[in-house]
Formats: sequence, C-alpha cells, structure tokens
Amino acid sequence: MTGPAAPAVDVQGLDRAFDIFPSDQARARHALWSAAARLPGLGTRARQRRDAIGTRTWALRDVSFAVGRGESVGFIGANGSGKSTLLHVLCGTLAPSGGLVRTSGRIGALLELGTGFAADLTGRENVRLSGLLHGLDEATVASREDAIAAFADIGAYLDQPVRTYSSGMYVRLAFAVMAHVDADVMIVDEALAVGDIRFVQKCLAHLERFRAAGGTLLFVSHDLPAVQRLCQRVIWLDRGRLRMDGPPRDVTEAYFDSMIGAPSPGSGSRESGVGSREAGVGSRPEDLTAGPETPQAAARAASAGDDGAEHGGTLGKARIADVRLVDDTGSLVASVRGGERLTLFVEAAGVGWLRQPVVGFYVKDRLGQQLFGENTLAAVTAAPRHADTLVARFRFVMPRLFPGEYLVAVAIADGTQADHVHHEWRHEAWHFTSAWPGGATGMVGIDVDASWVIAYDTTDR
Ligand SMILES: Nc1ncnc2c1ncn2[C@@H]1O[C@H](COP(=O)(O)OP(=O)(O)OP(=O)(O)O)[C@@H](O)[C@H]1O
Repeated sequence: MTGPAAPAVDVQGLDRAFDIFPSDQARARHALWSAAARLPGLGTRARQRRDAIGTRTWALRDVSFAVGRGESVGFIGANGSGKSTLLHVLCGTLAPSGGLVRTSGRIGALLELGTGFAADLTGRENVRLSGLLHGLDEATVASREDAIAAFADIGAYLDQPVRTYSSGMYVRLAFAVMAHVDADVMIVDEALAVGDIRFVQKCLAHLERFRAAGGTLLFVSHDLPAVQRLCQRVIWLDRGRLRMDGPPRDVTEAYFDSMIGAPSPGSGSRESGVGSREAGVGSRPEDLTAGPETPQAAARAASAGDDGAEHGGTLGKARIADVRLVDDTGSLVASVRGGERLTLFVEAAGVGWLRQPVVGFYVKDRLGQQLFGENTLAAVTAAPRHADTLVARFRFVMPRLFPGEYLVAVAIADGTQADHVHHEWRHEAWHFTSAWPGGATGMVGIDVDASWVIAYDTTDR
C-alpha cells in the first residue's frame, strides 16, 4: 500500500546486471549452476562455477533516488551509462538484479523503438491492446481511438501492420497512445529523437502541459536543452552509478564539462553555452512584438495552446496568405549554411482598417526555442488606413546555426508595443535545415578568423 504522501517513484540500492555468453551451451551451463547454487551445501562452489561462465556487465549499480508526485526529472549520461536500463526496470519490462523499486500510479512509457507494439498487428489493433494493457476498459479505449489517430496523424498506415512503419510513424503512434491512457507517470526515452521537428514540438508541448497539470515525468535524453526545458531536476548516471542529482543547470553543466574533459566549476553561474536557460523559462513564442509578455499574449497562449497548431489568432481578421524565404536570386531557400543574405516575404490578405500594422517573425529550433527574429514595429509610422493586402519584407544575414531543422514563425498584429491586436500567427510558416559544416558549441556558431594559444615562462630559468 502506498499512502498519499508516497513518492511516485522510489528506487533504493538498485542493481541490474546483464550476462553475456559466448554460446547457447554456455548460457545453459550458467542456468544449471545458478539452479545448483540454490541447493543446500552446493552454494559457494556452484556460484563460483556459475560466475566463471560468460561475462557480467553491471548496467546499474547501487542507484537510489525518489521522485515526488508532480516532479519532472531528467536522466542524462554517456552512451551505456544505464539510462534505458533504468527506465525499463521502472516500467517493469526488466527485473532488478538487486535493490528495491516502487512506483505508484499508472505509468505511460515511450521507450526505445521496437518496444511496446506487436509488429504483426495493425496500428489500430495495437492501440486497442495498449489501451487495455494500460488498464483502460474497452469502451474508454474505443472512445479515444479517434483522438489517438488524430494525434498520431499517420493516415491509412493506422490499419497497416506496425512492422511496415517507419521509425517516425512508430514513435508517432506510441506517443499518441501514451498521451491518451491517463498516465500518472510518463516515462520518455530517447525515442522522440526520430520524430520530425513539428511532431517533436507537439510532443514537448504535450509533456509541458502534462507537467504543468501535476503529472510526474521521467525523461531520458542526450538533448541537454530539452532536458533543461522539461525538467525541474536532473540525475546524471555514470557507468551505472548515480553521479549527481540536482538542479538542471548545475547537473548539465557538470556533465558537459566532464564530456569535454574540463574541470567542473561546481555550481557557479558560468554559462557553458549548452542550454543555459533555466528550466521552463522562456517567453511564449507567439508574441512577436518582442517585449515583456503581455497578459493578452499570455491569455492567447492559454486559449490557443502551443499544441503544434499551424496557425492561430482570433482577434483580427487579416490572414497570412504567403510566406517565402528567398535568396538574392529570388530562389526559395530550404537549406542554409549561415552567412548568406536572405529575404523573408510575408503577405497578408483581408486586412481592413489598420491603426499601425506590425509584422514579425522569429526562427525557432527543434525544441521551439526562439533563436532570433525581428518585427516592423520601429519601421511603421503610417496613419490609420484601409488596405486589402499587406506585404512585409525582412532582409537579413542568416546566422550560423547548429546543423539541424528550423521553423520560421510569423505573426501579424496591429497597434503599438503596449496595446496591440494579433490578427494571425503561424507557428510553422517556413521550414529549413542548416547545413553549416562548422562545429558549433551551443545553438549558434561564430566565424573565427584566427585562434591561437601561447605558453610562456614569466621568470628566467
Ligand atoms: N540486453 C542487454 N544485454 C547485455 N547488455 C546490455 C543489455 N542492455 C544493456 N546492456 C548493457 O548495459 C549497459 C547500459 O546500457 P543502457 O542501454 O541502459 O545505457 P544508456 O545509458 O541508455 O545508453 P544510450 O545512451 O547509448 O542509450 C551497457 O553497457 C549495455 O551494453
């Protein structure tokens, strides 16, 4: 029995070993000696014979921590440090070799690809099966099927066997199921990494809402900014052992320093360039007037939700008709290297009476983090007028962006910084990839003309 104050997850002294055998015969001999070790009088000798067969790897060693209800905890660590093994033990798909694991409430898990669905059943059959396995009754599963299908958005593939799915389709369906089983605890492994940028943002927005509504989240990722965005606390696993447990910024910085071989500065305020934002902090993306967040913007954000919706805005009537990112020859730009001069065109229709039209944009990364943007607030001083079309143009030099996918969000508003009405905003007005070949640390790169290091003695020897 777990009382109301019991943590959602309680792990004490957890060990998990994997035995690797050179052959099936060796595996069978190991099983025999394991059985013999339980017989009276044979224990010590049988254990010695058993342990001489194969190689034992400790994926987790003496790991202890507790996660309170409503907490969001990120798990980070190098490849092979035990993160996935830990999540599997928490979900019950792997048994501990030692120690205690207690969880309370319904667990929804998105583990690595290939776990969770029966490959020969269709997506729809898997949805039904998963719903039942998560403890929902048949009627509830049936009533949620449409919502799950809409969230996954994989079209006719829903009625195809799961073995025909791409990894992206698989993860779409798996997340959609997890989002609809009334989980108290959500456990998400690196699987999200295979989703396309729009879907990943939709999932992250869902996890943020789940967290804000008091859900417990356990999140494994190598993506440190994503961990900082979603988690209030981070646990660093190092070769199976818990190395650090604390605030996201301290732990991710110490981990990053260990990865690049630098001494850790402790919990100082130095910015490492890796996701140095505080967890959960950041202005809402749709307010492109780039000032302090207004209550109106907050209210719009709350009503529209950042659910991956492609566009929103209810107050005005102008509609974004066309958005194009082009280079100096007028060609559409789908891939950038950074350093090139580009122009973003925005055209709106059905405008009507305007006091002072403001068009804005920003570029966001895969996690929805705003990287840069601009608006026409300073450029426009026109008197109120009537118009049916509005055209805005931003000419700028594209920064060096870390290789990956990016989205351009665009908004049209009318008014001043302090008092404006949003007509429409479009979260995903343009999509491009960055193919910058440099090795940026952090989210943007710089052009380094020269770099050097000098070593010298200050005293004569
Ligand atoms: N089924 C298995 N059989 C044998 N060894 C395993 C098995 N699963 C995991 N291991 C080993 O356990 C250790 C921890 O692996 P785990 O997958 O949990 O690490 P991880 O931190 O999730 O790594 P990654 O970041 O690469 O996903 C590794 O040494 C791995 O080789």
